[in-house]
Amino acid sequence: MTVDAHPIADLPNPADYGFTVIERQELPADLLTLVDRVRELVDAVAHTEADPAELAAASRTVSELTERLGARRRPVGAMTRQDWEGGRVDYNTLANAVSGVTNPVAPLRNLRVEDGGLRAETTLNGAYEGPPGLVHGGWVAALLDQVLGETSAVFGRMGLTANLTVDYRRPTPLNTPLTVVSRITGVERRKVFVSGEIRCAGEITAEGSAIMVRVAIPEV
Ligand SMILES: CCCCCCCCCC(=O)SCCNC(=O)CCNC(=O)[C@H](O)C(C)(C)COP(=O)(O)OP(=O)(O)OC[C@H]1O[C@@H](n2cnc3c(N)ncnc32)[C@H](O)[C@@H]1OP(=O)(O)O
Repeated sequence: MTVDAHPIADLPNPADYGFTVIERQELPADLLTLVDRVRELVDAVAHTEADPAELAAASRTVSELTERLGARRRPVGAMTRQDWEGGRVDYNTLANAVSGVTNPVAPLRNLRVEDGGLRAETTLNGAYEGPPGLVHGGWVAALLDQVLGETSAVFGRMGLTANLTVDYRRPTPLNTPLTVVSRITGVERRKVFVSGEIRCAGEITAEGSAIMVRVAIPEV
């Protein structure tokens, strides 16, 4: 198998195509802290038994916050550069639903290069519930889709998911540490074949494989 890992000099910078690119160090630490607090808030709201007066007060507070924070918005599609071990570089949207650093619902935070692929640990709270106490299957697929896509981007070339297959081997529990890993298994013309799995306490709960098709960056 040959993976044509691209040298940094060849990597297109989305800024050259009209995308907003924000350096990680420009993101205020307070924003990243707020992201964590809001993720906890979503879980708290999903499960609260607070009385109606408290709920009404919370709604007013949240509405006020939404107005304040929404007054200055980044454009949809804003990206940030990711620097990976070994000098590899790629770009991801800040608000990516699964791994965007500023998106409170994004549960994949600490992807890193390991054993020739990517690896991350995560724990999904009650906001990701499907069956009682278990992670929703759509979120299981989303975790795999993202890690497979990022693996293609980091080791092959950025592409879109053309095909994703998920085998759900065991229930994936909420509020329990999970490990997500992935690797490239082949490259054929524009197609990058990737596979990965989610493990809980060492056991595979879901396996995924995907074909990512490399695409040119469209100008915006
Ligand atoms: C750095 C940031 C990290 C980014 C990570 C992103 C992770 C998130 C991943 C996503 O969520 S992506 C969003 C979901 N996916 C999409 O919206 C893709 C929608 N589909 C398309 O845009 C097009 O169908 C696609 C770009 C995938 C392919 O269209 P093209 O017209 O460019 O390709 P073409 O039809 O010429 O096929 C190119 C090759 O791919 C193959 N192919 C295309 N669709 C396929 C398919 N569905 N299954 C298997 N193979 C497929 C096709 O057979 C061919 O193989 P060969 O080279 O062997 O001839």
